[in-house]
Formats: sequence, C-alpha cells, structure tokens
Amino acid sequence: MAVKITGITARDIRFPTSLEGDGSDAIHTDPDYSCAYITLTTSTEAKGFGHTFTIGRGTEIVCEAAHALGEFVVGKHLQEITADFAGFWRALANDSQLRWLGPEKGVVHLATCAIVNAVWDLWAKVERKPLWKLLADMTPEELVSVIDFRYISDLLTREEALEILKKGQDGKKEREAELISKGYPAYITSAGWSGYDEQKTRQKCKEALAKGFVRFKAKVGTGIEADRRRLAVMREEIGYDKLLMTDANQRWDVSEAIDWMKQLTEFKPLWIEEPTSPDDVLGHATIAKALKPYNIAVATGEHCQNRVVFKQLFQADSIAYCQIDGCRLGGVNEVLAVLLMAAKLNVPVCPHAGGVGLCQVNQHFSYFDYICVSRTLENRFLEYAEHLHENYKFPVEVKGGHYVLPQIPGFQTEMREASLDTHEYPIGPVWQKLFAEGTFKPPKKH
Ligand SMILES: C[C@H](O)[C@@H](O)[C@@H](O)[C@H](O)C(=O)O
Ligand SMILES: [Mg+2]
Repeated sequence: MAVKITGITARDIRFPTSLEGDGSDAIHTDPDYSCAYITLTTSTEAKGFGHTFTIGRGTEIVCEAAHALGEFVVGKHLQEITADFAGFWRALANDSQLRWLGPEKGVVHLATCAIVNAVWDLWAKVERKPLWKLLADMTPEELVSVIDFRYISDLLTREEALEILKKGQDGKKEREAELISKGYPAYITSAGWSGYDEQKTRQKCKEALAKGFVRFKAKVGTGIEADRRRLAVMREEIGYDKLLMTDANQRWDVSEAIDWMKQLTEFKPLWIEEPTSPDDVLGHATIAKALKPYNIAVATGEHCQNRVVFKQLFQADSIAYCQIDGCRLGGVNEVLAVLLMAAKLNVPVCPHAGGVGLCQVNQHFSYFDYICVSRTLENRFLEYAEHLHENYKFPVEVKGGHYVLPQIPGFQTEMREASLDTHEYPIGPVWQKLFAEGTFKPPKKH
C-alpha cells in the first residue's frame, strides 16, 4: 500500500537529569538529557519517529531546523524515498540554501538525522521488521544504494563497499541466530559520571556487577587528583579483571591529554575517549601515537560531525575505536558509510549511547555490523547508560551485561505519549513545577 508522508512535528523534550548529576562529565557538568522529537504522520495508520540527542538549551533551535527541512519530506511517498534513498538523503542534507548553515554538521545535520531516522522507523514498520533486521535482510546492492559516497570514495568506493557486504552474506543466518540467543556485549557508563560522589560511584559499580556487567567507563578530566580517586574507587570495586574505559569529553589540549593520561596508566584504562577537540584529526593521531607504549588506545566519535571527519580519523590512524552515533551523523544512511569504512580498515565500532534514546537507536547498528559487516565481536561492545528508558514505548533490554535483540517492528524510537506530554519544554507539567519551585528559571522567550 502506498504510504504518503502527510505531516511533520518537532517537539522539544527535556528531562531534568542535571538535578542528580546523571550524564555529567568534565565539560558538560549539568546536562539535562533532551531531544528534538520528530513525528512523521502518513496517509495510513503508520507513523515514523526519530530524534536527535541534545543536553538542554538549544533544543528549540534543532526543532526549528527540523521544521525548515520538513518541506523536503512532507508530500513524499515512502516508496519514492526508499527507491532512491541516497538521492533523498543528499537532497535533504544539501539543500542549496540551508546547507550554508552546515554543511552536513551542527544543528541542521542534527535535524537531518532526526528526520532521516523517522523515515527509517516508518520503513521498518511498514516492512514489519526491527530496523536491524530490515538492514540485515537487504541485499548488498540495496544497502549501497542508500549511501552517499560523495567525499569518501578516496577511501571507500561503492564497489569496495559492495565487496565487504557480499562477504558479509556468508554465515549471516548463523550470526543472527547467535546474537538472538546470546545478546550483544555491553559496557556500562552509569557508574562513572563525574558528578557522582564516591559512595554513589561504589554503589553503582556494585549494582552493575550484580547485573552482570564486566566493562565500565569512567569520566576523567575534572582534576588529576579527582580522576585518580574516581579510577581507584572503581578499580577497587570492579577489580583488574574487568575492562575500564576513560572519557575526557574534549577537555584537553593535545600535549595536556598525553601528560594527563600518563598519570593514569596504573589504572589500566583500555581507551581514552574524546581526549581533545572532536575536529582535531591530527591531534588525535598524535595522542594515539604517544599513548600506544602505555597501552592506552584513543576512541572518539560521539561529536564527529559526519562521514568525512570519520574518513580522516581512519586515514590518519587517529582512533583505535570508532564511536558512531546515529543521532549525530545524518541518520542510518551516513552511519552505514562509516561502518563500511571502519570495516575496510579493521577499526572496531563501539557505538556511543550515553544520552536519552541513544541505546534505543545505536543498538541496531552494532547488530547489523556483526551480522553483515565486521562479522566479529572482538573488541566490540555497545555502550549502555541506564537512564530514562522507561519513557520509551519499547525500552531496550539488557540481561547479564548483554543487549537483547528487539523483535518489535521499527527503530524503537517511539516515546510514550505521557512522557512526551509531561516533559515537553517549557509547557510540560514537569517543567512548570520546576519553574514554580525556582529550581530552574523559565526561558525568557520561547
Ligand atoms: C553529556 C553526556 O552525558 C556525555 O557525557 C556522554 O554522552 C558521554 O560522553 C558518553 O560517552 O556516554
Ligand atoms: Mg563519551
């Protein structure tokens, strides 16, 4: 049946997570986990939902950008989009005037991503498959047809991508069955937020261990003594037989990052994530080279704006772990480009998921990566942050430190109606109460 997109809405949804220090790091000390939440209505019962991840102020700007892009999607038939998805993607990401605000980065790209993912949600629902399965069942030819290879063909041509995907067809049924029975390995971030005191960190480590997690991430960059203390506390709780990653959220200059991390080597971090500016491709390479003798790898990606910057990170040997985020890159289409470049260069992909809705979205890419692209789980783990899942209609499930593969059709991006209504900023009752109490100041103009 023809499915025509008839309307788009963008809602500013915010959760006051800064009150508990959830999600805090050395740079983003008071994040209120938020999103610009897109709904595509259609000529049928089916709807598509997609969102970006933001941390409070500015979410309204992403909503505005989504409205500006709305005209590229409203009035189109789903089948018309999917018949030339790469063409649709390029038209949306490269409108001759709007692209001046990016191009392919910043607020317009976040809005592009939310709309693109809403279309994929719709498509997966129409096909009655979870997104990971929709991707896994597509032929290599169909998969490459959704990717815009412009600006990356010097690293990965369409033919090379096709070759990787053709190899990935071999044994894919077995890998799918394996993931369904065993789940996908996760690591947990929720014990190591910088705003947690020692007692809370210990408590969170204990709870995570009891749930079966064996990989942990801790925030660093607040101060060398504070970092040493947090890492010592976490190592005391989890021991040295578990993995521990560190994350500086862009806190340092290049040489500062190297000196700082040398002072944390005794805690044996597997990686240092976002040691410096996300745009500093060569700076990451310098840090990676300097820290190699200390067995500390460099990871980055949650603020990597597009496939072009990922390409350069790969070309310059800047990262040992690639942290794609399907709510930062321009949605599924651009994520696929990055997964394939990473596969060509054998860089493991460990998606970013510390934010609202990121576990929901990014899980699908890890499953698809294993089933059809990288075909290995070695050095691959998917981030898990435990906040706000209850706001989703079909929340992610993690058992024994492993993600459970969802079987519900769609992208799992749909939030509960009641959560949307209560958390809409600034009109929702949660926010009205916080303003009335004086806990938060209402926005001056909205
Ligand atoms: C502000 C956010 O919580 C970040 O701290 C978070 O995304 C983090 O970088 C992560 O890797 O999970
Ligand atoms: Mg991070």
